[in-house]
Amino acid sequence: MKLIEYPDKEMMMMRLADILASELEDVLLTQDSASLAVPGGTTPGPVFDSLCGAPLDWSRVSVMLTDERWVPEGSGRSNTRLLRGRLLTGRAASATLVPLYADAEHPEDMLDELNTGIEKATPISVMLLGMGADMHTASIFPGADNLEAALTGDSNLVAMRAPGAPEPRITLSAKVINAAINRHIVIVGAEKKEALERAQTLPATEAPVSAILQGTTVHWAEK
Ligand SMILES: O=C1O[C@H](COP(=O)(O)O)[C@@H](O)[C@H](O)[C@H]1O
Repeated sequence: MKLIEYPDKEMMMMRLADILASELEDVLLTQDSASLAVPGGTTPGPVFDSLCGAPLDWSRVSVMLTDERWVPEGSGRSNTRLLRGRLLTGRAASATLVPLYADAEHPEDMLDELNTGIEKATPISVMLLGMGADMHTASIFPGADNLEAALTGDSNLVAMRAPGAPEPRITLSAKVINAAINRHIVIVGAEKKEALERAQTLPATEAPVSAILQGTTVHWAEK
């Protein structure tokens, strides 16, 4: 793992957007298409605001979430809503969204259908992940019902229910995350930096993020 510390959050978000854009550009120089996976939650919005203006051939880019809360897009908790509003706009509006949500009661009902999109986009060219202070990444939570399957199983997508998550989730597995060609985590604040340090001393069952740290660049700013 490589840690890059930034003097402030604003600078980090802009620099990170440049790094992701340049990695996508490199892939598009040699391949017909590229794929980008991004987190939801409260942290990545400012990265999206910069990245959506990058001068790339976005029509050749597939964009997906690392994980989704099983709520309709009308919900303020929908990561897809964030993605559409702040990343799939401007120049990036011509990118193709690979969905991680479909209208069904349970994520398990749609796993096979949603997996067809993921399969076409893997290995993912560029992946940005978030991390919670509880050391979850994507929606791979400590104490989750399908934690073992997400950490060590062969599926691309796993449905999850966890004590720390108010609704069911769907998440990319550690297998898909670790296969990504370029991998980054973005975190803000002292609490998350301490959690990251702690995660490196714990097994993945207690600190799921530790399963995907090898080869990952972590971008951190205190505030
Ligand atoms: O619920 C989620 O949490 C993590 C971390 O979110 P943050 O609000 O602490 O930045 C996020 O990476 C994940 O995509 C999201 O579904």
